[in-house]
Amino acid sequence: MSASSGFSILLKAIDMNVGFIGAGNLALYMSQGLVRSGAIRASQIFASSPETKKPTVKDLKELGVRFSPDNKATVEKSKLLILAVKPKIMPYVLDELSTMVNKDHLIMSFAAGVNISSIEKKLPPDARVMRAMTNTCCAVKEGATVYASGKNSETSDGEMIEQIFGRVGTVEEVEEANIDAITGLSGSGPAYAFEAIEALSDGAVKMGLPRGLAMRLGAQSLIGAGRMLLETGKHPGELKDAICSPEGATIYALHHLEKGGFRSLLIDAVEASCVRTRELQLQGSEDTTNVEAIKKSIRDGLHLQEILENNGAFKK
Ligand SMILES: NC(=O)C1=CN([C@@H]2O[C@H](COP(=O)(O)OP(=O)(O)OC[C@H]3O[C@@H](n4cnc5c(N)ncnc54)[C@H](O)[C@@H]3O)[C@@H](O)[C@H]2O)C=CC1
Ligand SMILES: O=C(O)[C@@H]1CCC=N1
Repeated sequence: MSASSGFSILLKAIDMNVGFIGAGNLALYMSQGLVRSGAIRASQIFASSPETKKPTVKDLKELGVRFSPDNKATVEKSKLLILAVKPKIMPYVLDELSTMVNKDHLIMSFAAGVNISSIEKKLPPDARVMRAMTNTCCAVKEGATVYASGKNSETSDGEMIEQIFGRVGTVEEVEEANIDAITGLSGSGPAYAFEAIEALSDGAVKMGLPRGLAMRLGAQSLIGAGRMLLETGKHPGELKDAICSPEGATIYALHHLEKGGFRSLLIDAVEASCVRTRELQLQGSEDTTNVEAIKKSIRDGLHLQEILENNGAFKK
């Protein structure tokens, strides 16, 4: 499902209150996308965090989001509860929420690495839980959201999630086992792209372009390449070949990228983010026993859930 059809502006706002537990960057950028796309009115969005002085709180308030330092206020007002706190905070937030949520709430966690079963174990048995990953590009309706369903979530919950997040980018259901790798790819992905644009424009500035022009053209090149890949369905190698004129400029540049290990670096980056995501699950699980051995197992490719369950961890 995609927000890029150009028709989303004509769609009506979704009549449902959405609450963010955690009022940081994710809550802010997602709220901006939801409000600016017309998906949800700002007055229907609630957010809470104990840190009230952060710039993101100020920006959320300016957007019209209803902020409270008390999570209880967000829980009471919202039907969809989005968990947007750091993974290591999750055990404490879930302990707090367990006394407040009921089966009318849909609880959607975006916390990197924190798996569905560890969330469900801390909440009432009938809690409807989903785990998701997205990125900050939701703010400009170009987010990439995926979700996996918990044991009590219903088909209509998935439909509702697709309706909401389809207004701020693409959204699809995936196997939960894929979400750590997706975090390394599209959760972290915009950060790789921002670094690339900055570095490309450094090169252009070195060659004499003004910075603003360099950044605009660098950014548009990435947007255009992504759009072309999606719309043509062609392999990236084929699209790349069409730019490389024989003896021309581009193939000389690509040779430099190959020598510098460009593709290998990107593969390493996605892997590093994925492995780190699995380590973050450790922070979100309250399990502090044998941390170094567990980290080594994660690097060796085992999923933390399996390791901890084999050790009898995650028992409430
Ligand atoms: N920033 C991003 O691009 C993305 C972040 N995520 C996930 O979203 C979560 C939040 O990330 P960010 O927004 O980047 O972090 P952040 O540090 O900007 O925001 C975290 C917020 O949680 C609040 N908080 C701390 N303790 C709390 C408590 N007990 N109750 C309620 N709020 C509490 C903090 O005050 C802060 O407002 C993380 O788990 C991250 O993995 C997922 C996808 C993308
Ligand atoms: O850096 C992080 O941990 C989060 C998850 C994906 C993007 N930001």
